[in-house]
Amino acid sequence: MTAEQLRFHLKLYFIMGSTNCNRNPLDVLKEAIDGGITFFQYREKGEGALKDEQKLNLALQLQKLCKKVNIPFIVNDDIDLAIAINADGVHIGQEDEPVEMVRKKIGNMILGVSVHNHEEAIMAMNAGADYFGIGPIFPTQTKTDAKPVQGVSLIKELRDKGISIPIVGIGGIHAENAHTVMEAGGDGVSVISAISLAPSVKEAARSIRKSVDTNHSPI
Ligand SMILES: Cc1ncsc1CCOP(=O)(O)O
Ligand SMILES: C=C1C=NC(C)=NC1=N
Ligand SMILES: [Mg+2]
Repeated sequence: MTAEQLRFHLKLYFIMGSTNCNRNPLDVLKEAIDGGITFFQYREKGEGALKDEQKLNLALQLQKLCKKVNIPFIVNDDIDLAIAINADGVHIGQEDEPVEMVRKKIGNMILGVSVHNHEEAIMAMNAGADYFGIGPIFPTQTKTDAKPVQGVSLIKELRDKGISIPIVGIGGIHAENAHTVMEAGGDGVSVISAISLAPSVKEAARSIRKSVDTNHSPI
């Protein structure tokens, strides 16, 4: 996938694991797809996260739903799982394996990296990252060990420096504030609870997608 294709797909990047919803995750993903998500990450983490067989089975079922509608299926952290099921890519943070190592293991799969400052961004880009996840943009309850809330300052800084790598913002994002990420030069938004815990998952996804499409300022 070229950077341009990736840029389009990153518009509404839904992230979910079994611990992020109080319903069947498969139903939640189906409804999110109906609502217009463009990218999906399986992130099985935190208290009560599934392991081994159960994690593998849910991953395969979620992957199947994405395949049906040609939405890229990304695995968070677990490189071996991603390779085992031939996922479309992986997402790693600063505390995971070094970017270079992961790139060697996954070949030309999509490689997303969480970055929190300029140095981390340059390092990750030089090591072969395909896109950045930057945040937390707003306060979030979903990731208990999130770094300090940083708003859109780093997104703006990287764009001002002419860095055009695809970027998604993440952290506390919903339909009312998604536009700030787009206006700062983000290519899309990553969302967990504003979709996974919404009374109507489909409506929540649809409204965020609408906001992103309205405020999309191609660089
Ligand atoms: C994984 C992650 N990384 C930074 S904030 C966050 C959690 C985002 O969850 P939510 O969209 O529910 O705030
Ligand atoms: C921490 C994260 C940051 N950004 C993205 C896209 N995914 C993550 N899991
Ligand atoms: Mg990680």
